[in-house]
Amino acid sequence: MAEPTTRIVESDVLIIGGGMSGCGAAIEARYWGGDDLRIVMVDKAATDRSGAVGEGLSAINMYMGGRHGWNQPEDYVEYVRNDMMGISREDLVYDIARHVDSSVHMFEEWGLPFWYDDDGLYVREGRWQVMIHGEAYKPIVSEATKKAIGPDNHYERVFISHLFTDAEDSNRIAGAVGFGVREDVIYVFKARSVISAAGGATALFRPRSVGEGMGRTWYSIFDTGSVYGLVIPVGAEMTQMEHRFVPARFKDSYGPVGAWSQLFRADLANAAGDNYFINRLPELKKYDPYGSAFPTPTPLRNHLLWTEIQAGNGPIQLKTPEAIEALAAGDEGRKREIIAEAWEDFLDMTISQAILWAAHNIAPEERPSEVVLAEPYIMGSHSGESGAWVSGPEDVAPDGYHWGYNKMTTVQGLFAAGDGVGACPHKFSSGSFTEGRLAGKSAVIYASDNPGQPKTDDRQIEELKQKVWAPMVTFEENQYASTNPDVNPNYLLPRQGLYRLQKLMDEYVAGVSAGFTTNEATLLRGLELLGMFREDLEKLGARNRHELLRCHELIHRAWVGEAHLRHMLHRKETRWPGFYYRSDYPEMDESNWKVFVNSRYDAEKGEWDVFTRPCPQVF
Ligand SMILES: Cc1cc2nc3c(=O)[nH]c(=O)nc-3n(C[C@H](O)[C@H](O)[C@H](O)COP(=O)(O)OP(=O)(O)OC[C@H]3O[C@@H](n4cnc5c(N)ncnc54)[C@H](O)[C@@H]3O)c2cc1C
Repeated sequence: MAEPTTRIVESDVLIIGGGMSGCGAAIEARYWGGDDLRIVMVDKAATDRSGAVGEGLSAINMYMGGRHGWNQPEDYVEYVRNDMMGISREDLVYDIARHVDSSVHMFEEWGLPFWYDDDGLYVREGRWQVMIHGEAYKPIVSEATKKAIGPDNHYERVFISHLFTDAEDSNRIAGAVGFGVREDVIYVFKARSVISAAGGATALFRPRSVGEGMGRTWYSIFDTGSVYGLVIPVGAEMTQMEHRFVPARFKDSYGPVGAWSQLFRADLANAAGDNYFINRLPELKKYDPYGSAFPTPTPLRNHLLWTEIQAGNGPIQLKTPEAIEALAAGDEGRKREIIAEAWEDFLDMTISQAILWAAHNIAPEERPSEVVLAEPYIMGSHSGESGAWVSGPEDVAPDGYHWGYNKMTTVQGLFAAGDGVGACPHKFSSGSFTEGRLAGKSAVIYASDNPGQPKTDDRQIEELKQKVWAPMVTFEENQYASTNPDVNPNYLLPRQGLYRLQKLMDEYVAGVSAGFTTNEATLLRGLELLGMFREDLEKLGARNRHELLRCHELIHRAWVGEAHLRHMLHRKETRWPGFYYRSDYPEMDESNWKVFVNSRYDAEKGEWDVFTRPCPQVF
């Protein structure tokens, strides 16, 4: 085993994650910080193709169209409030909505190709979405970011595993530790302010795609829970970690259904060809005011789909041939265009869907496609709202929800953006980039207001460095205790650990095989098993740096899993049927539980505190 060398990097603002929010943060921080501050951005992969936009997208999902009078930011707040069934930080949502259009116009300036109609306006997929030819969306955003911060401040293929705090103030951030995934180097990044922008959590639950389909997933494979696994251990308050997103997607390839349902207006039907959604709509009355609202909130749409499958009326299929016929209205040229657009939707965004269509002999104009509920994902930028509890903007934050710097967590100098910010969902790519910009500006202000470098504790950093490399050492020391390195009494390989965590989350924490259902006794048993699992994580072994990366991703996922479970245990209601059901509290309880569930981990005591905070309506 090679001994790693240590590289120390001094910075003023450190951005962890070079995805949409990280790029937004870097560009804005550089703009406001100028040459006076050193802005450093670190990604565990290659920024050009990393993160949830790495494989491209076919639409920008958050755009107000303010210059055309299409929507106002307040309209967006109302939309998000309804989709989250009452619970969102309206100040945070509004803050992004009032700035997001400028980000979208920046993408256009940088060369992102949009779809235009005959009047030269963006083609709208739905009320908030505009269509793009987005295969190269991420390289375009990445190029602008790299230009802004310069090559010396851009670290790729460096995985950040831990944050560290000021030697004299454990509630002030001081930097981060990580390692090179392609070189034997441990990095120590010292910083006055840090922005956590490392994406949501994929593959926490046993996926539907197992065996030959292993690795196929809806949300980004780059997003392995770091955005939570980094900030929880240093004591950042978290919010809505019980929330999750269960996407209804094309079966087995996770192809998104947005363009099909909104642009092409395709309907879902059960095995008999009936529109179960319309037939079952009256069942949603009991979730009023959300059940009768338009559009129907995402979890309630899922709930109807799930109920229909449970009733034995599946498979549920998206009627693509009928949608194409209706749109083409007998015009063969238009029909060919629509078919090309349908393929492009996936070739721009989820190539595996196009491959699956080809492999299954599906021409969307001839055969419908099956839709199912995928496994849960923990995230804060799409239709999920898990993340850190951050300060709101001074002018609109409710009393007590602004503490000095917009987007700062409860740890001084530690900011969050994108999937990392809780209770502020439906940001998508453009909103995440915008939230990153807002966090970048605030982090610069914080760094300027606090010019002295935080004090670092060499012993703390030494301990972290040992933790980073520990799986390599464990393997090195124990590898000859068995003849087959896959089976060893003294260590656990990361893949084995991942299977164990996914099984636990699936069975005890309302995954697919548990019918998205759990109760207190099941969660408590899950917590017990998770405690044992976390003890065993001390024995992770890595045969090489790639497995070392997988080990630390797994450790971050375990933090996310525990936070998710503890929050679910705390919320005694079923607020989002279709995302998960508490069989012991099967109803939505608007009078007691229209509140945020928050938590804080105390590292010194090794204890969690889970509590609620009020959820005021601001607009
Ligand atoms: C299939 C799919 C379809 C989508 N469809 C749309 C759509 O049509 N329209 C739309 O607007 N949005 C869409 N989105 C959502 C959008 O992509 C996300 O909301 C957005 O990218 C989130 O931004 P983020 O910065 O939080 O995370 P990401 O953009 O995912 O970035 C996270 C970054 O952090 C890095 N990272 C992770 N861990 C570490 C670590 N420990 N150390 C260093 N770096 C780390 C990753 O490599 C990655 O670059 C879609 C997403 C997916 C996956």
